[in-house]
This record gives sequence, structure tokens and C-alpha cells, in this order.
Amino acid sequence: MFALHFGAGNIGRGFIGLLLQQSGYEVCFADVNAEIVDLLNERKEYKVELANKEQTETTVTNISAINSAINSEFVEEAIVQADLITTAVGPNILAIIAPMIAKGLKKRAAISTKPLNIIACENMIGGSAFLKEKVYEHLTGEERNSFDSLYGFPNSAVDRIVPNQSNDDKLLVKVEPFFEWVIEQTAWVGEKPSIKGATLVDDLAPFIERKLFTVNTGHAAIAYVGSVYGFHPIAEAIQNEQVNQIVSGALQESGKVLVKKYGFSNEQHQAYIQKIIGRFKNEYIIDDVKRVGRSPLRKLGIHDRLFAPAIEYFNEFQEAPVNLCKVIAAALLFTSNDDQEALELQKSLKNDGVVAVLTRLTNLDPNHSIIQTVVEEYKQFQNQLS
Ligand SMILES: NC(=O)c1ccc[n+]([C@@H]2O[C@H](COP(=O)([O-])OP(=O)(O)OC[C@H]3O[C@@H](n4cnc5c(N)ncnc54)[C@H](O)[C@@H]3O)[C@@H](O)[C@H]2O)c1
Ligand SMILES: O=P(O)(O)OC[C@@H](O)[C@@H](O)[C@H](O)[C@H](O)CO
Repeated sequence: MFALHFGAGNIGRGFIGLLLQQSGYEVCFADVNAEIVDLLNERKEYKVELANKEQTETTVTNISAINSAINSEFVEEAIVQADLITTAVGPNILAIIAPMIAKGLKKRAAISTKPLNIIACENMIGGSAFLKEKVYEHLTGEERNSFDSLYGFPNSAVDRIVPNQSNDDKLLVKVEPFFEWVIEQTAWVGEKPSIKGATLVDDLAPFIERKLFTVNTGHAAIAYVGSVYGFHPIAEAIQNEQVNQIVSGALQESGKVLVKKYGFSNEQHQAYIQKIIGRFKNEYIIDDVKRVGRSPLRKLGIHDRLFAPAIEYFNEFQEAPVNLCKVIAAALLFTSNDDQEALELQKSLKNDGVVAVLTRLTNLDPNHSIIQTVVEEYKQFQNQLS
């Protein structure tokens, strides 16, 4: 079996590539990072190390890579051959790889009727459906009709903390021991997959929302509030009493929404929260607030980890969730010189002011209690910083 995976970064090598290889796939990575691509082709293997006391090491073998920036025709050929395609490139990159995927699928459809599934393993709701939309923009009406039965785009939820790496071995990835990969089987075409460690479900919504609005809401809360308090490592920030209080409060608020919406038992959800806070405290993971807080405009989107649970909380309980509002306020103060979105956000705040930025992001009325609360908390954080 042959799998093509877009994105040989942290989650690509440290999670998806590893699981696919352990499930019997020969994995080929497509990436624009020439150094990583060359090293993968040179060694044909890389190591994954668990961030725990034992530092258990696994070698992922039988791999190859394509530099998709210069060899798009090789990627198209790999799409023709593939038994599975996965991505972990970041939500903003899906539209960029879509034309290449469309071209590959056209070539494939011309010579084969073998079904194929394409799974976006990104932190977003409906990632594969979004990729499908972007791929379909490059097809004719006739192609769209015939591709519907040939190619599946099952949504998925992926969970494993993989920080940025700074190892001497450029291919080595250190990952947390925990992992979860949930795939929506109703959108699958052809024979169901057997991916070791992955769970197939009919309805992904409870899984992706629980993950995004707990793991990623909590993580973002540590990154943004931790930054305001001057912390860098995530594991240090969460140990701070004030940071911890806001993070825990935000998770109680998003938790109230999730429990109500999906009928999880409160006890079960509290255990889920505690487990996640334990994962954030893992002292063997060196993760930075700049990575976890990256792309603040994406994270401040209305379907993402901060505003989505905050708005749902307001709609359900008719009051603004104070802790989520504090986290959003802290996100507005996030600065990172290497992060285009952080620079853009700071520029908009300077030029247009906080209320205009918030209403643009959410379409909420400037007098909405969420906007008012965020503005109040934003001013308080600003005073604290000055
Ligand atoms: N790291 C984690 O803890 C984690 C966990 C779960 C999900 N995710 C999700 O996985 C995705 C990737 O995150 P990551 O942490 O691995 O990021 P990363 O930056 O380590 O990896 C992204 C990779 O994509 C490559 N890339 C960029 N543009 C490309 C293009 N046009 N074509 C092919 N490759 C391209 C980059 O060179 C890089 O190697 C994101 O959506 C993220 O939210 C990350
Ligand atoms: O990848 P992002 O930018 O959406 O979010 C940053 C982190 O919260 C994220 O990568 C987590 O480490 C991951 O989602 C854990 O499963």
C-alpha cells in the first residue's frame, strides 16, 4: 500500500507518517522544504522519540519524499499511484495544494477507476470537506460528478502535541506519548481502511469539537495569557497560578457548551479536561507560546477555538464567558515578529482600533456583550503590561 502525505513537518513525520508506516503503508512525503526532502530521500528513514522518561525511539522506514515546489509532476504521478492521501500542512496551505491534487486526480481518473480517500489532518472543523471544495474549484462540472463516487474526503480530528524541533538530527521528531486520530467513515469511498491507532466514526462533530474546543482552546489560552504574563515554555506558563485560573475557567466554559451540545457526562468531560491539563504540563515537551499561539487571525476566526465556544456559550447561557473573553483579549496582544498574522493583527489594531477589529472578525454588533467584555479585559491587560 502506498500513501502520499503532504507536509513532512512536526505532525506529518511525528504522527501521520509514523502511524501509516506502522499500518503497512509505504509513505511518500510531499513538502516544499528542500532540506527535509533531501534528507528524507538520502536516509529513507527517520526517528520518532516519545517525550517521556524512557524516551522510547521508533524508526520509520521505507519512506521517500518529493519537493512539491519544483517537482509537481512527480506529485501528480504519486496521486495516480496512491492508496491513500493525507495532509498536515496547516489550514491556510490547503488552497495552495488543491490545484496540484486536482491535476493528479484528473490524470488518475483518465486511467483508473480505483477509489481513493484524501484526509486533511489539520486543526479545523471540516478540513477535508474544505480541501474538497478547493480541489473542486479546478474541475469541470462533469469531472465533479464522476469524482464524487471515486474520491472521498473524510474529515478527521488529530491530536498529538508535537512541538517545533531543535534536534541535531534534523529528521528526528520528539512527540508526546498520547495520540488520537478520529476519521469520519461515512465519507469514505471504497474498502474501509485499517490504520493502526485510528478510530472510524459515523459522526465526527463531537470528536473534532471536543478536541478543538478543549485541547486547542486550552493550549491557545496558555499561549496567549502566558505571553501576557511573560512566559515562553507552555509547561512553565500553565504552572503559574493566574494563567492556570484563566485556562481552567475557559475550559469550564467551553466544557459547559460541549456537555450541553453533545450529552457527554459532566464527570467524563472533567476527566478529559484534567487529562489534557496534565498533557500541557509534560516537562519532557519543550513547546513555546509562539508556536502554540501562531496564526492568531486563524485562531480568532468565528469557527475556531476561541470565538466559536464563546459565541455558543453566549447563545446557550445568555451571558458572556468571562474567561474565554480574557483569552481573546490576550490573543489581541500576541506579538511575534516571524508571524505574518500576528503582525497584520497588530497593524489592524493600531489603524482601526479594537472594536473595529473584533466586529470584523466576528460580525457581532459592537455592543454585543462578548465584544464589550473582550474590550474591557483587553484594556486591563494593556494596563498590566504598561
Ligand atoms: N504540531 C502539533 O502538535 C499538531 C497536532 C495536531 C494537528 N496539527 C495540525 O497539523 C498541521 C501541521 O502542523 P505542524 O505542527 O506539523 O506544522 P509544521 O510547520 O511543522 O509542518 C507543516 C509542513 O508543511 C510544509 N508545507 C508548507 N507549505 C507547503 C506546501 N505548499 N506544500 C507541501 N508542504 C508544505 C512545511 O514545509 C512543513 O514541513 C496544522 O494544521 C496543525 O494545526 C498539529
Ligand atoms: O496547530 P495550531 O496552530 O492549530 O495550534 C497549535 C497547537 O495548539 C496544536 O498544534 C496542538 O499542539 C495540537 O493540536 C495537539 O493535538
